Amino acid sequence: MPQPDSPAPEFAVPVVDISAYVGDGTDEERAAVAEALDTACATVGFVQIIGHGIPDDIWNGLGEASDAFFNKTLDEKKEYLAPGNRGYSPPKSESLSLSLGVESSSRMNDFFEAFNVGVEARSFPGLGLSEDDYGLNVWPDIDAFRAKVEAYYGEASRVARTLTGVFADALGLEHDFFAALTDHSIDVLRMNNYALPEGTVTLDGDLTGMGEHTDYGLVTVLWADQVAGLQVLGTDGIWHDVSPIDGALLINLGDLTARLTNDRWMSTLHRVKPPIVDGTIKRRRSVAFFHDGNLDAVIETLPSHLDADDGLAYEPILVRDHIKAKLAGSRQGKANTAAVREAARVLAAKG
Ligand SMILES: O=C(O)CCC(=O)C(=O)O
Ligand SMILES: [Fe+2]
Repeated sequence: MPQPDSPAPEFAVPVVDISAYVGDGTDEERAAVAEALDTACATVGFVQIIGHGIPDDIWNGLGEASDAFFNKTLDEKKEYLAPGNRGYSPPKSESLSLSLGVESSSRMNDFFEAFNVGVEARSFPGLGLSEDDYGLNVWPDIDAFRAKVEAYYGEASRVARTLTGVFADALGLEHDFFAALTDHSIDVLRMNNYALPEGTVTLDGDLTGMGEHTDYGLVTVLWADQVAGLQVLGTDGIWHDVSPIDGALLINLGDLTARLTNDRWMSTLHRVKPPIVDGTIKRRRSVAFFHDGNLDAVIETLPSHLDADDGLAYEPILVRDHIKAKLAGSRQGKANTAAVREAARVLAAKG
């Protein structure tokens, strides 16, 4: 008799409560958090974080700031174009899949628009940092926008640093292992808006909110609407829809953490493909806080994670060189030929 197909294992993004680290948890409680995070990082690479301690008014204020900016006209938003990874990035100015060296079939750029703020060189007098790398922020002339975004930025930065402390514990490192790699981390907060102006766009099957990519740095803290669109590539080679539970932040690991752990922890591929209903999409917002490390830090595989024969899967790399190769792909249309492992995963994915 034919056996019924065994059901595919359910794909789920694990939920981890980090309140033991945010507050004063016991050693035992913290060890349980580190263990849960280790499992999630090794099996999915995306985690839903609750117990992060971000106050509701700051959480909601971010959404209000995003709405106030993106509701402006395109011409008004274009007043905030700025060099480097700062200010307004209009729709179709980036193609994320080229950061992996994969060309999208339509060669159409991603339709998300974004507003970026980040760490400025002038915040670190004496380090000789360049404004090419740590650019100056621009702030829209919107009541309380800056205060709301800065308040959330501070919280996201705190959560990212709490998480690297948990990572260090989970990886058997000194608790402050990441401090030396991140004291002038090139952190960026990117507010994303996925919307199509009515009637002005010809929809085709390849329209992409944000092309498939892995994030570049150590860890990304993602505030996201529950509106459909985000998809994560599972180890089953299938793109899965992901939406956070109420109040949860999504976090995902970037390439540098995968390199540290020789890929035991996953820098998971993801993309944004909002469903097209009645010829348009439901507007969706997300805000990614990228914690990428100091530009002059060297990331090398941890001794505890070398292959049995001490073979290096990855050569040590300067954060600067890694980010440069990735940005050349997404911003200048130059395929990143170094991302061999990630590109192979994209091409093998179904759908
Ligand atoms: O919009 C999302 O949910 C994902 C955004 C993202 O992947 C990114 O900004 O890198
Ligand atoms: Fe991303």
